[in-house]
Amino acid sequence: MEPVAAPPEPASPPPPSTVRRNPPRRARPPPTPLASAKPKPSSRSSFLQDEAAAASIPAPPPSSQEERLKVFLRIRPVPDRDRCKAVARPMPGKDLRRKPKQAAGGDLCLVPTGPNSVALTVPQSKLVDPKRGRTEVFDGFSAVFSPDSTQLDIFVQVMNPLVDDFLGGKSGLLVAMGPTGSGKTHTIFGSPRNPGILPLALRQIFKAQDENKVASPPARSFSLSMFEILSEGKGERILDLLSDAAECVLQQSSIKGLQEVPLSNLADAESLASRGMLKRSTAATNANSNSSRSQCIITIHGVHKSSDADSEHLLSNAVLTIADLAGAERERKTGNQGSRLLESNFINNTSMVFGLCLRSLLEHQKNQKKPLEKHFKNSMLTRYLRDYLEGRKKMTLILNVKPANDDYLDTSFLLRQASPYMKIKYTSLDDSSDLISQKRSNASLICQENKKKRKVQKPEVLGVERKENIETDNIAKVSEDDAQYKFLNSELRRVSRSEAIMTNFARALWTVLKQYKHKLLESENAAESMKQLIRDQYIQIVELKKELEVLNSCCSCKHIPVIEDTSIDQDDSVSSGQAGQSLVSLSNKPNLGSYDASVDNFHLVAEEVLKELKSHGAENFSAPCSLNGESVSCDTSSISFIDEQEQSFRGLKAEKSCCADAFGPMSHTEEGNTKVELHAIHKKLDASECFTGQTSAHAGGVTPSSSHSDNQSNQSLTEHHMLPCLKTERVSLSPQFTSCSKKATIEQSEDEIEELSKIILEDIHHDVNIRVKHPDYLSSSQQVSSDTEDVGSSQSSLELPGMVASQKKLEELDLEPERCEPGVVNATVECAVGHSQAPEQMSDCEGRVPCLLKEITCPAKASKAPSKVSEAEEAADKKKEGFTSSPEDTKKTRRRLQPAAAMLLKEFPGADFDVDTRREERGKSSSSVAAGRSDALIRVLKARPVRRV
Ligand SMILES: Nc1ncnc2c1ncn2[C@@H]1O[C@H](COP(=O)(O)OP(=O)(O)OP(=O)(O)O)[C@@H](O)[C@H]1O
Repeated sequence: MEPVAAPPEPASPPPPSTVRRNPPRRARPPPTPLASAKPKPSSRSSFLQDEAAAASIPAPPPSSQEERLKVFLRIRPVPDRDRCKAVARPMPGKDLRRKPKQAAGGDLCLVPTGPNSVALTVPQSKLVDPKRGRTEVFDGFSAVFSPDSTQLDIFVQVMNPLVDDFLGGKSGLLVAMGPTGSGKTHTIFGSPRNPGILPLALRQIFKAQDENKVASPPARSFSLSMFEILSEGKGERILDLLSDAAECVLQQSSIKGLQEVPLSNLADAESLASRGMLKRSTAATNANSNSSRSQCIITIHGVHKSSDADSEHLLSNAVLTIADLAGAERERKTGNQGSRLLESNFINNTSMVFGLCLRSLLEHQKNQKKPLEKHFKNSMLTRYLRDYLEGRKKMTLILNVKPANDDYLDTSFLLRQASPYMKIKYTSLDDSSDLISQKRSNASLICQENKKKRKVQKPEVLGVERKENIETDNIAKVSEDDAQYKFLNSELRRVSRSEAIMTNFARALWTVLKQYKHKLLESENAAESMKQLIRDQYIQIVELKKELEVLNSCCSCKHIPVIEDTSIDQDDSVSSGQAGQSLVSLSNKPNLGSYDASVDNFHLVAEEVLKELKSHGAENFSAPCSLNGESVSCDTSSISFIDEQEQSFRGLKAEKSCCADAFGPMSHTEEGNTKVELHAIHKKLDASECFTGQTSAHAGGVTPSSSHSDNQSNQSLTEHHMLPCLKTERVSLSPQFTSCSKKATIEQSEDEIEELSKIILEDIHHDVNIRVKHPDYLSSSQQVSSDTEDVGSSQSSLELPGMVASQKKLEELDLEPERCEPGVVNATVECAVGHSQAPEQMSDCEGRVPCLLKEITCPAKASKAPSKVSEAEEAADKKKEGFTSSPEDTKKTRRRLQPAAAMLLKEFPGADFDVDTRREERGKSSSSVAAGRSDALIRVLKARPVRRV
């Protein structure tokens, strides 16, 4: 096709040079005439031939195999008044005689350049850049109808193919598009003088039907329906134009309530169409005095009355649809206000949605990956025409445009919008699309019926007639709401499921945390209890360490008893306590494992003794003594008495150790007594196993003192028994014993211990007897002791065993050895005898030296003892003078000792008598009290069970 150029008019000036923004489009081949494309009944062909000949239009070109969307362009002729206006406005410098033509041609922005193309020229008034091209050619239309085209020309080329398809059983759609006042309604309906496409189609249909009647019985019938879709600002409505029913309901692609008027003849059909057109909503605007305010749709249903059921079925679904769309309006041009403006919005929106649907179809056909957008949902028109807009049915477009410059924008917009639609192809036309559409429509009807039951109705407000329309609108809304409701429901279920999962997870986690917390608390409690246990154990360990340190200190103290024990005059309690502790420590030495038991038993004994002592008053126990940590009362008066005696002896014989020698046997005797008493105590304690062995060992320690050495016996006694008072007295009187006692052995058998104990007791009894029989025993003893004064105190002490032998000799010779403490021995024995107790029970007299000293202070025996001693001494001296032929030194000794012994004997009773009478009373009371305490102690020892470790 050649480029479109300005109409060659020699008289007119050359057209302005235009720059073509778009390349020239090749015109499509001329359309195949409808008659040649599809063989139709002869009646139809004759009708077209007649009409074509009458209209002098060429026959439509045959359709190609690749069918495309047909787009026709009809250019409306410029109205005469506009032409007059153009003539009335003379252009400066222009020839007025040419003005009409020039005005007509110059005021036109759109001119056909060919059968299928048009040239759109930008008006001078709207040209921004004069240098740029202002003419735009649109090619590819199915046909371009010039303003001079008639209605028949339009029908032949546009509508006749659709009618042929319809009569052949295929549905078709013709849509007239264009701005307001472009001649759409004129093209569709026409006028009585100049009928449009619809009347011509009816004529064609009825003409064919008439021809069929002649040839054969009528095999098909037709029905006509008309409705409009309009909007009054509250939504779209469907109005049936062929009946009095106000509104219809759009159900998918079908309209419920739409009356289909059967077409019996052409006259009735044309009359019906005319009435329907008259009922269409129209209004006057500045652009069109009779402007359509709604989308008008005319449907012609053809029913094939054939005996063949299949054929009837197919024909029954063939629909020929003609849509007269309301033209797009510009507010500035139409000047619409109020309801008109709302109608304009509705019209423009519907036109836009329609165009979007076709655009989407085109894009989808260009690129299958792009989804076919469902813009059809946005308006009733597009919903109704869904099958056409999705390419399943054939559709034809006829664009009505106004060529005037004032309509340039509307024309330009329409051409730019609709020209691409020519590329839409119909490659997959489905003949069964009607069946599918029908099924979908039926399903939709059922669905809508169900939804109606749930819809809220307002019969009080709305009338019965309007209620159905409202329900129809609500059905569409409900369907959309249902989809949204389903989506929200699914989302809600998903969220609820997620929430339930998270809740369960949180609960499980919480439970686990609680369990861990509980375990942690238990662990903390266990750790705390373990700490407490460790703390207690640590305390016990510390206590044990302290006791061990005490024991160690006591063990170390036993080697220095001289220093400590000599302090008896200063602090008797300390020395006694230390001695007691030493006793405990030494008693535990052989077997440290039995330490606790022995200590406990000893403590028990000490406690009982303490109680007994306290219960009998403290007057006799003025000085407290410490015994293994326990305070025990000791008769310090007796100790002080001994001290006084010792001092008096030392004062009289300070230069000699006779005092020590004299007191050594005395202390030995006292220790012997004490041993007996302690032995009795330990026998009482023998109830305890652990203490028995030790006690026996202690007793064993005494035995060698008699059998081997007095020093050893003293050491054994003092170190193993460690009776405080006895020890202190031994130390104070003869400290040499301690130095010699280190060599003593402590391991003795029990048998030996018993034997030695018996020997000791026999010695005591024997001494007593000798004492009674030989009053001069003391002097002889002093003499024996004085024989060894030169050797030293230690040697004199070592000679003590010899004293026993000398005593025995004296017994054989009916003589008594000299003893320093006849009164003590005598008193002690008498104390034991006086109480009618065994020697073991003599310990009941406190078993301590004070007790012995108390016995010494016994007035009756004390007064008797000195006289007996002096007499025995004198008798012994006499016998010795006459009997012994001892050397001179012996005499010297005797001479030296005799005054001392005499003085001692003199001093002893004197001292004894000098003692305050209270001491005598104390001695009596203490002996009686001691007897009582002894009984109590025995009872306690018997009653109390022995604790074992
Ligand atoms: N081809 C034509 N020949 C003669 N007159 C025409 C032609 N087309 C339109 N007209 C006239 O133009 C006027 C407007 O036409 P019409 O109403 O058909 O426009 P329209 O596109 O339908 O407008 P609207 O969209 O507003 O309904 C009418 O009076 C009509 O007679």
